[in-house]
Amino acid sequence: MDINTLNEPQKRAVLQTEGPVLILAGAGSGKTRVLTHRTAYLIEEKGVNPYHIMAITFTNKAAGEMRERIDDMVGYGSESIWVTTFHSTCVRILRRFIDRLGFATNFTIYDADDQKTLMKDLLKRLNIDTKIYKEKMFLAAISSAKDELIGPTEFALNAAGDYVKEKQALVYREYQQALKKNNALDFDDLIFYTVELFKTDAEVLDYYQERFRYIMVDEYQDTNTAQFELVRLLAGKYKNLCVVGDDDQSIYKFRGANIYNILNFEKYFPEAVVIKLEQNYRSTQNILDAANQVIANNRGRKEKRLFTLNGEGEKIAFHQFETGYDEAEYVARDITEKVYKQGYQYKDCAVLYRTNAQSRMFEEKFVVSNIPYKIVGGVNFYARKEIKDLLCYLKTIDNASDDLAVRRIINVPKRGIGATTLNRVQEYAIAQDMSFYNALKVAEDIPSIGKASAKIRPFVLFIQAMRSKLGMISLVELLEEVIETTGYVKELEAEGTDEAEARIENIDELISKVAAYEEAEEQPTLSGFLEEVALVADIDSLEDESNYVVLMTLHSAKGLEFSNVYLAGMEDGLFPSYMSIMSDNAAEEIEEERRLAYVGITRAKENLSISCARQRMIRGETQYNKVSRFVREISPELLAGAIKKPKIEDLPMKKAYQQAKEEFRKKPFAATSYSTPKNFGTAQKIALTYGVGDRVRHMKFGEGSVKGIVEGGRDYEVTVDFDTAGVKKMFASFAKLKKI
Ligand SMILES: Nc1ncnc2c1ncn2[C@@H]1O[C@H](COP(=O)(O)OP(=O)(O)OP(=O)(O)O)[C@@H](O)[C@H]1O
Ligand SMILES: [Mg+2]
Repeated sequence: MDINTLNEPQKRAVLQTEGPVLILAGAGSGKTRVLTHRTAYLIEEKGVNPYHIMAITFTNKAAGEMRERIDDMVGYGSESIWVTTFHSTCVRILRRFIDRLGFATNFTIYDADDQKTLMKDLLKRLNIDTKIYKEKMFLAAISSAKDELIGPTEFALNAAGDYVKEKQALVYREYQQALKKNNALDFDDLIFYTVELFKTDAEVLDYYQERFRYIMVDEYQDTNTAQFELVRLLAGKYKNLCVVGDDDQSIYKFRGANIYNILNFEKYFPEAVVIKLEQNYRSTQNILDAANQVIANNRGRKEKRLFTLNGEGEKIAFHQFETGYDEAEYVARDITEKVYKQGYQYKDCAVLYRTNAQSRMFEEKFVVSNIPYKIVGGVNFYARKEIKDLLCYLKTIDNASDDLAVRRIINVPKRGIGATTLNRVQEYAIAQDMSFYNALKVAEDIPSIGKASAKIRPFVLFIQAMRSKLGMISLVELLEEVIETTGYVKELEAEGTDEAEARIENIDELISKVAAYEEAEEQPTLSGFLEEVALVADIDSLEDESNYVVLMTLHSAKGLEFSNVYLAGMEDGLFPSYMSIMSDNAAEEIEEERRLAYVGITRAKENLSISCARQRMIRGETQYNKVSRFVREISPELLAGAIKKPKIEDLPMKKAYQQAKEEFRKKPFAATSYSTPKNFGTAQKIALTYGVGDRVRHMKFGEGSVKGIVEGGRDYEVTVDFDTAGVKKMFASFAKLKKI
């Protein structure tokens, strides 16, 4: 490692190996780089055993990149450094010691889908009306409680006297019990239980404190209370803790990230050395200026100065399009030009957007333009039906204590086992306090199911047979045998549709993934593979060696950098979202969105393109949006392309009117059959019978509350927060809202 590749404050941060260190600095200033160099320095210059070092970061992708950089620098012994995410750190610890908390160490990890299924079942069992109390609401409440390290008992104490909270407390308790019965943990549990383990078992804590004498945390601004507590406990003995972060990039408040962790750091560790980095090495001056101008609109932030020696660079391209399709077309063309005329590669380009749904249009245009691309997020590979089915087979073979997994596949492919039979098995399992799978095993003894047990028997025998082969055959062979015996692929082949074909390809991909796992691991096990899969965050679908454009949400882009960045859908209502604009604490929510904009802008090294559309279909509704306030916060000198007011001819109602006139002129004699186009007639402003705050009913969307009314020239624009359909903005004369 050459320390002279670092600037002065970076050097100081690397050399300060002992005691707590807080590095607070803006985007692209080399925070992550400091951490990798520090690791190399500890080993090479300080003679620290790699075994005693741990580096924690936020996404698997970031951990992978960090691992690579460390491997390059350190060489021998680097594999014993723990370079991981919070979640995988906890999985590793819990796999070893969770039996001390009464779980079996081969626990299953539930993803969001599993959680939902479990919650649905639970609410049904508790007779809770999901029309009034949504499962999402319970899951969110439970998740935030866990982030704050509040367990079911404490939650119940705090809830006393509050009807909804008391209900949540009941559900929380039952939910935890159901998880425990299935020997399963959800993602938040991973952190929660590790902290609990450390707090209740001095021996385990001491073991890990001794092991991890040097701890580093990247993206510290996004840690929540539970994660902070985890780090604080781990570093409690040696106090060699170095955290790096940027308060302007804190974008996970909705997941409980706690900005006070930065402020509290100095409180918990009063001896902490604080280091600031001020030189940005990533972006051009124009990009940096734009980022700074935007973030300057947030109040109560720590003012930071960032400079760059990278030169002014290109201006920021700005384009406002008519529709999302036009926008996608432009991005496709521009990328093609960058690749064919300017010598960039596809992987130098990234399209960033606020919501996953925006990816579809880009995908369509990229397919026709022959642009290789990869969508990060959206339908995660592991969330696809066929992959989940096969994984549930593997889970059942590995650990049939997961009822959800067993129930998912008991009839897939169809075995002619009826719903009534399954319900009876379930009832029996509950009555006997056994797992669903164990109940299947003794199906013959369940009096109410009669002959149906004959259909269950082969399934149980099959699982037992596969189990007995564990360790004898490779995992690939195991998976292939599952596919063969169940006839899963055969059934798809028989279907013969394109969709079935795509599913078979995905299954092939799963087999490759199992093979890759077996190759990489010294001691591959089925549990090990399932554990790895459970932790794959969306971002992991990125493979570095391939050359493709990356499409992802702004949240997933944190910590990454690209030569060319396209920020798409920069419209008020989309980004910042209506949810934030309409929220009760809009000021705060919009500040969080603005930090997200800052993250987006600062991903760009050389070229930044910002675009938006005047009209956009969102969940089947056309919305007419203004240019995002975040774009308007950038001074016009930095932008190539002006922000124009839309011309009146371009307005949708005017267009519709003209179209109607046109049609009328063409078919003068068909006038009787002429029907008014949808957007026609807005010139007549109707008198409103409702006001902000009123409850209203819409024919399609049902009931909701009026959140805002804006008087336009021709019509009122009404924003309604529908109980089920979410927030919609609509013209009063079309919406025909009725006050209720
Ligand atoms: N002293 C330096 N000399 C040369 N290049 C540097 C130096 N410091 C950082 N860089 C480069 O600048 C870029 C940004 O660095 P890095 O990703 O570490 O920044 P960061 O502060 O972690 O950014 P973010 O806040 O976005 O996570 C990287 O390409 C890195 O290699
Ligand atoms: Mg970083």
